[in-house]
Amino acid sequence: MPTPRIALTPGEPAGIGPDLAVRIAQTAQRCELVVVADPAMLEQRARLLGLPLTLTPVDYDAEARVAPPGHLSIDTITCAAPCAPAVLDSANAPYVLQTLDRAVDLCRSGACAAMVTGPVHKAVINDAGIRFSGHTGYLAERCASDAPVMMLATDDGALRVALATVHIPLADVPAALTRDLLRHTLRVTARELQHRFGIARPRVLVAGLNPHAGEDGYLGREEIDIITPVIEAERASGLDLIGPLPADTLFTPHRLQGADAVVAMYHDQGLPVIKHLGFGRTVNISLGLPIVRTSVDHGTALDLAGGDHVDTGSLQAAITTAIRMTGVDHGA
Ligand SMILES: NC(=O)C1=CN([C@@H]2O[C@H](COP(=O)(O)OP(=O)(O)OC[C@H]3O[C@@H](n4cnc5c(N)ncnc54)[C@H](O)[C@@H]3O)[C@@H](O)[C@H]2O)C=CC1
Ligand SMILES: NCC(=O)COP(=O)(O)O
Repeated sequence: MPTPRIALTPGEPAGIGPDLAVRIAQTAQRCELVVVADPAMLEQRARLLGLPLTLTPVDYDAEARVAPPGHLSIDTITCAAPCAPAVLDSANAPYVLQTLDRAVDLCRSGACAAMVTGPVHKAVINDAGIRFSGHTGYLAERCASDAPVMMLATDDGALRVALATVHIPLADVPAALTRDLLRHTLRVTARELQHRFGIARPRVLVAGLNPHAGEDGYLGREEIDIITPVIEAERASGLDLIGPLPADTLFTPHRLQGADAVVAMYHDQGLPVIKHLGFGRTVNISLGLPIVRTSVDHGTALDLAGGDHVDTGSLQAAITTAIRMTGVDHGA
């Protein structure tokens, strides 16, 4: 396989994204990493960390090449305001989104094979007056794709969790959980596990929404009215689905045996489990986009920015997964 060129967006400049970029540059990669960011901001963070960093403008006309340690290719987008670790400034929100726009364009034009994103701070982007609930929805809009599916996966594939609903208030989940949404989530998850992960017939466990999967309707009706009918219909069309399963026992090793993924009904039903198992080596993957996008499993960790305790494990896993996905993609 030729060396892939991968766009890396460090995300919120006050967070640990710049630290991650500087630190990952110190280790050998199997791709050319093109950091889409402000070079002065990255150099400032490298100085603070006492790490070497040489940024070379990317040459998209040349073959992709692996950079030596301490080096990264750069595609320059400039911050609007000066930045310091842990000091959020909504003036830089447009900069953060511009880096994402650029990375999407690079992937769509074929200049990069995939994009890997560092963490953004959702609130500071909203503070700037820009409605933003996360990369997944934003990137889908940029790619004109509807209803992407967020899936987190440990780097060894031991657990994969896709979400039916994502960044909405918990109180809004039941109304958002429609038959159409669940059908779409199951189909996209199964299809992408086939095309992007090479799993011929993925087995997917589907969680219920209510305690004990509704206890025959005595603890909630979503299982009877929404989840079971969709599972039965999709099973009849060939998907390998098991559920609705009570979420409290779905994640036991016995249940997970032979399963390729879990579809959870909401963010905090699925993500605490996978983060408990593999925080720091888990990858966030956007399914249903025309481009490959992976991301870290953590947020901006303002408390650690510019310090010595930033773990690059999840970023490394996101890069490795992106490379693997670009090799496995048979045209999803
Ligand atoms: N991919 C993304 O863009 C994500 C963005 N976020 C955003 O990040 C912001 C902060 O979110 P929080 O809930 O506080 O989660 P967080 O992941 O930033 O922090 C949670 C805890 O994990 C630690 N931590 C996080 N990353 C670490 C790393 N690489 N190495 C060592 N320790 C690490 C932090 O110090 C903190 O104790 C929010 O605005 C949230 O929306 C959260 C998750 C993903
Ligand atoms: N909880 C996952 C998260 O916040 C990252 O979401 P996204 O930015 O990848 O959409």
